[in-house]
Amino acid sequence: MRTPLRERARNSRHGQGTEGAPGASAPGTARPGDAEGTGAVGDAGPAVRLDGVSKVYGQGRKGLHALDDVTLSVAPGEFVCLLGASGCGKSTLLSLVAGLDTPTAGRIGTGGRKIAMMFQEPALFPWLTVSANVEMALRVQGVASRERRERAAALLETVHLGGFGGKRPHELSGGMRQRVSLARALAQDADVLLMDEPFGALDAMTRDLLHDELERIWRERRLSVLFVTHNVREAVRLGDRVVLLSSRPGRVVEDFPITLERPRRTDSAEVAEIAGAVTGRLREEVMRHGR
Ligand SMILES: Nc1ncnc2c1ncn2[C@@H]1O[C@H](COP(=O)(O)OP(=O)(O)OP(=O)(O)O)[C@@H](O)[C@H]1O
Repeated sequence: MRTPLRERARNSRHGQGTEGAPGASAPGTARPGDAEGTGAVGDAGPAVRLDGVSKVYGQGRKGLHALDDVTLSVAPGEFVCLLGASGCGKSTLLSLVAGLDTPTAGRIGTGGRKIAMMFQEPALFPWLTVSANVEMALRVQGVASRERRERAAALLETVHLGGFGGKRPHELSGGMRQRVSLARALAQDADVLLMDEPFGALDAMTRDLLHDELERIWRERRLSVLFVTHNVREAVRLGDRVVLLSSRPGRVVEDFPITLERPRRTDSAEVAEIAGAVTGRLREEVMRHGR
């Protein structure tokens, strides 16, 4: 299964996601991992790099090995999807890259790039308006109030929520709330977007629309994206690459380049064919570990 997929990927026309570098990196955003990572702010290296990263929760015999010797990189402007069985360490990997936790071994570097994270739950403040939720991300950066309002309005336009700034989160649909969450992530002016099953709770139609939105924004802003999902078709629909992790402890077992022309359709025969091959490999991996 693997060789034909790779062959096919080489022969098909290139997507445009790997072209170009992201915008200027913001200064003053160095994270602990950067000290040992890719070097100067905004350097030409990978946007995200993990070298031999392992993570053990707890200590001694009771220690739980979540990740084992993971080496992975995301190029500037690249969209990488991460797939793997439940509990294989995908969220752990994102939280390490975000600097929310530290690896037990190995190195993580982002070249000082600014990072934003998005989760399955939009986690909006219910008592604040949509606009104020987005402005919150600007407030913590010290942006003055008038500029905050203007930038929040522009970001809401970007995610096609112009005119909804005065609503409260409970007045919005799930898809709209995730758009607000995306606007809030974009307000952080990040170069790297880490996304942990952001559309996992949405219906297929809404997810489809948000795929289109995300793809447009990713291209316009030249973001580097590391996107965790359980949905193989979603991964193939969005990714320049689909990286498959083994069952716990998570290791990289396969890295599928996806070079189908964009925009892609989740329900297209091409996406289905590649998703079938990826699913086969994922199934092998899950069966090998009996879960
Ligand atoms: N803070 C923590 N302390 C102890 N164990 C943890 C912690 N966070 C995660 N784990 C464990 O590490 C393993 C990997 O968890 P993680 O959430 O990273 O997996 P995942 O691949 O994202 O799972 P899923 O696909 O189900 O969301 C799991 O066994 C989990 O129980």
